[in-house]
Amino acid sequence: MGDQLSEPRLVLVFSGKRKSGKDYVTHLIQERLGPDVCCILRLSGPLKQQYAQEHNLNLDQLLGPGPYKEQYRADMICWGETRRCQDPGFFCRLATRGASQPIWVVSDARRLSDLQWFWSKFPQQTLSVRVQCTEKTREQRGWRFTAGVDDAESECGLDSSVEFDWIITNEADAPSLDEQLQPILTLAKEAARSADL
Ligand SMILES: Nc1ncnc2c1ncn2[C@@H]1O[C@H](COP(=O)(O)OP(=O)(O)O)[C@@H](O)[C@H]1O
Ligand SMILES: C[C@@](O)(CCOP(=O)(O)OP(=O)(O)O)CC(=O)O
Repeated sequence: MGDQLSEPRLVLVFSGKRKSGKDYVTHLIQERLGPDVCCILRLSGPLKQQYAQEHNLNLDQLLGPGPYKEQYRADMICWGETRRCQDPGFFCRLATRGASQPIWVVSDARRLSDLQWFWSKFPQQTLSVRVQCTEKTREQRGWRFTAGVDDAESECGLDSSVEFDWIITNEADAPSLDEQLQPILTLAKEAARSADL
């Protein structure tokens, strides 16, 4: 029974390169909608939890935006890939377990199989959102190209296979995030209202 899903009204599945601002943008959405209406689900959450336990690491640090997780990223990718090969929906099921809010924001889809899982479970509700910015901006946020990470499926799996429902440009000289997010927020507020009816 633990895996039983409560049906969301809207599932916004975000993807983007590391340091594009997925966490930043999804937090902003949750702030605008409120935590009772909108939850943030991270596919990397249960992955990091299990990985930290098996390797005796600091989970809080692995979950944070600092350099700690980067030391382990390549190995976590391999570790997670073994699990996903056996069962592509493994982390999606764990990440969504117990989510009860009407709006779900999935902050870190990386592979087509992640999106396909949400499309198949919630075909009416799932919309895809890409967060993008230039490499220069990512570098200013601390990104450095790492072979085995930035050229692997974890970072490139959704580069060309998907037509996203929305693309958000998270750059200083782009329109403000509030402006770009307005259609998404409007839809989410309508979906949340319909859940109240
Ligand atoms: N629009 C923005 N304004 C200010 N800081 C930002 C913005 N977007 C991202 N950042 C910062 O850049 C860093 C990387 O963003 P993050 O959301 O963690 O990226 P990702 O989740 O895609 O790896 C974080 O420290 C975050 O606070
Ligand atoms: C092993 C990972 O789950 C690590 C993901 O960590 P984060 O989701 O924290 O990454 P960014 O936000 O892009 O910096 C990647 C994977 O391939 O599953």
